[in-house]
Amino acid sequence: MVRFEDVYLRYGRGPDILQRVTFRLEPGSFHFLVGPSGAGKSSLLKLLYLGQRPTQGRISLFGRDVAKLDRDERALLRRRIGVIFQDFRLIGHLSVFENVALPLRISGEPESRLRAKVEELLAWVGLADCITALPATLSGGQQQRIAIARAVISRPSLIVADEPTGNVDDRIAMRLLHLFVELHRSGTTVVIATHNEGLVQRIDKPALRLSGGSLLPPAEADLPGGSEQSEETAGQVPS
Ligand SMILES: Nc1ncnc2c1ncn2[C@@H]1O[C@H](COP(=O)(O)OP(=O)(O)OP(=O)(O)O)[C@@H](O)[C@H]1O
Repeated sequence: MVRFEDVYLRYGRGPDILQRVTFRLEPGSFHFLVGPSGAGKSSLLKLLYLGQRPTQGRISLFGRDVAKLDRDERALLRRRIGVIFQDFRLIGHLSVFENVALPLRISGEPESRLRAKVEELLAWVGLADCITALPATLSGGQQQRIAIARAVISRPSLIVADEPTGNVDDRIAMRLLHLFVELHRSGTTVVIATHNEGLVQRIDKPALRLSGGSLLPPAEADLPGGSEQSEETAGQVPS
């Protein structure tokens, strides 16, 4: 599904931000990406969702070497990836409904099906009562859930989330994380970057650890089954 081989990244003439990054993610897997602020988590995610090209090394996504893709192929591959940005990137003048509906409008989904899908997903993330609101009138946690709904509405094969629990308290953060666990259970590959180690330890999933732009070898606790905490369930993902 995802393969990084000896990947380096540098912005302009600056120093290497990522060095010798090599890892592999199997289809349907769930990984955290952890590391202190500035370790390079967002930069690695950018490479993953084709928002940036590596300076050196090879990246394969869905079995394709991304360096060999032309513009259209890149765009098609990008559509298979749902991204939740650290700053949400919601469209301020559009309602909650229209923000979430946007990817379906772009792909030409018929209006009747679109409405049903958006309403079902907004109910799943607990925003059924805010459909007509503008994002700015809602809390950080609610805006985060709009961003999650928008990222998953097209049923992407891969979901990439950058600090999706950054602006909420621990209780809401756990609820959000369980939404991702439910998506993963429905077959989606999930990668979540966070510097909140406390949360990572409460969800029994492996972690990729970045330090100073390099991946650390996996610790025992980062392997599947390494943590003994049980998972709550957030309810089944709408199909
Ligand atoms: N567009 C850019 N141009 C130049 N340098 C950048 C750019 N984006 C990030 N950097 C630098 O790359 C390094 C890693 O940043 P990055 O945002 O990837 O880390 P991070 O682990 O996600 O941090 P945080 O947890 O604070 O979001 C930092 O030193 C940052 O200043």
